[in-house]
Amino acid sequence: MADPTESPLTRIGWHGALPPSSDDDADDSRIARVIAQHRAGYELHDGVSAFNAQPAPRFLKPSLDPAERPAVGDFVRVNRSKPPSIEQILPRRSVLARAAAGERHQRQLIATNIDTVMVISGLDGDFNPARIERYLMLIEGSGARAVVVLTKADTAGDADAAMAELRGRVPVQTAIHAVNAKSADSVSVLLPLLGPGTSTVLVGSSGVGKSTLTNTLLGESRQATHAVRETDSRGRHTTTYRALIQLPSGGCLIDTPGMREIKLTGEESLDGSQFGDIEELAEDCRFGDCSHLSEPGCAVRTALEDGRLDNDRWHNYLKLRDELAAAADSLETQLRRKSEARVMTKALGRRLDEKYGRH
Ligand SMILES: Nc1nc2c(ncn2[C@@H]2O[C@H](COP(=O)(O)OP(=O)(O)OP(=O)(O)O)[C@@H](O)[C@H]2O)c(=O)[nH]1
Ligand SMILES: [Zn+2]
Repeated sequence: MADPTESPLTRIGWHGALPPSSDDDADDSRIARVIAQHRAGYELHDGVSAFNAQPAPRFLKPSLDPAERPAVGDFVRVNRSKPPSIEQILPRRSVLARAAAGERHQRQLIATNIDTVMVISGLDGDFNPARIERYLMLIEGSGARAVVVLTKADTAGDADAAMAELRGRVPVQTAIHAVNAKSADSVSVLLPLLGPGTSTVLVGSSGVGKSTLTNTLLGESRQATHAVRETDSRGRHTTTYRALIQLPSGGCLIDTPGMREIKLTGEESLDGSQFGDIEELAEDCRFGDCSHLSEPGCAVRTALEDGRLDNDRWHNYLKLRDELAAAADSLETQLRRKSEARVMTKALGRRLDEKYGRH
């Protein structure tokens, strides 16, 4: 149970010292966390209750980088006007982002101030190490820690083999846990990550057990802390959208629909990623621009031939590299278009200045 003496903010994932209150009128503002974003505004939680708020007008300027707008997970300063207005975004300790869907290339924030992202994958037919690697790549550099949770360990044929395969592909510091998401005993290995003041996001395809794991973590207090699942008229369990779920272990889960589809932004680097060793290997190729296809003295081909480099892993690397190149291309096009637009605006401004004098 959460310690009753702890600050309500701790219960919504705040940790560390409280920031000094705003300069003007300290009594007139308070801190809350963005738990959902709707078309009509934001839903906030102050550790005691949820309420709706509007962003201050400056957040609505079309020219503002979307990353500078309030996002799910943000701690914000809110004034007490009616309706309350978000005045300031407090510094973010982590930022999860992905390429925005659609043609215009922009980074879209998925969630901020997340400590741990649990990448969930079933040890059954869904088991897909390449997908896990892509999630890890998205998380890398976000400031959040990634942990792999393999569910359905109780029904899987060969959990050990799957674990071993994955172990060989992900960075050594990434913890991998195989669990039965239905068993409180089994998922207790995750509790040290879910203590007071922590924020965790669960990601993974449909059916891997995110809701099951959430319910097991909620345990007895499920009813008191809002059931995550409700039974619909046909007696089936359906997932009800809850943006911030407070756990008995003191931490909270942030449930955001945005994490399901993965798209790379083009800003990721393969250096130092889980493919860092391949990048290092390529540095030993005789030619700096080696395509690793047929050049003599290719360190990558040598490693593939003598088995030091796994063939599947190599193909995953190539796939990821292509995707990254495509994303980087579209990012560059986007940036170029933007700077051309700026140059044109400037030129137009100059022409107007010449015609009508400076204004
Ligand atoms: N035996 C066993 N079954 C599991 C485990 N985890 C999940 N399941 C079952 O797998 C099915 C799908 O689990 P869910 O928790 O609904 O999956 P989800 O990730 O929340 O799926 P979405 O809500 O569609 O995103 C359910 O029937 C669960 O009971 C596990 O560790 N062991
Ligand atoms: Zn080469």
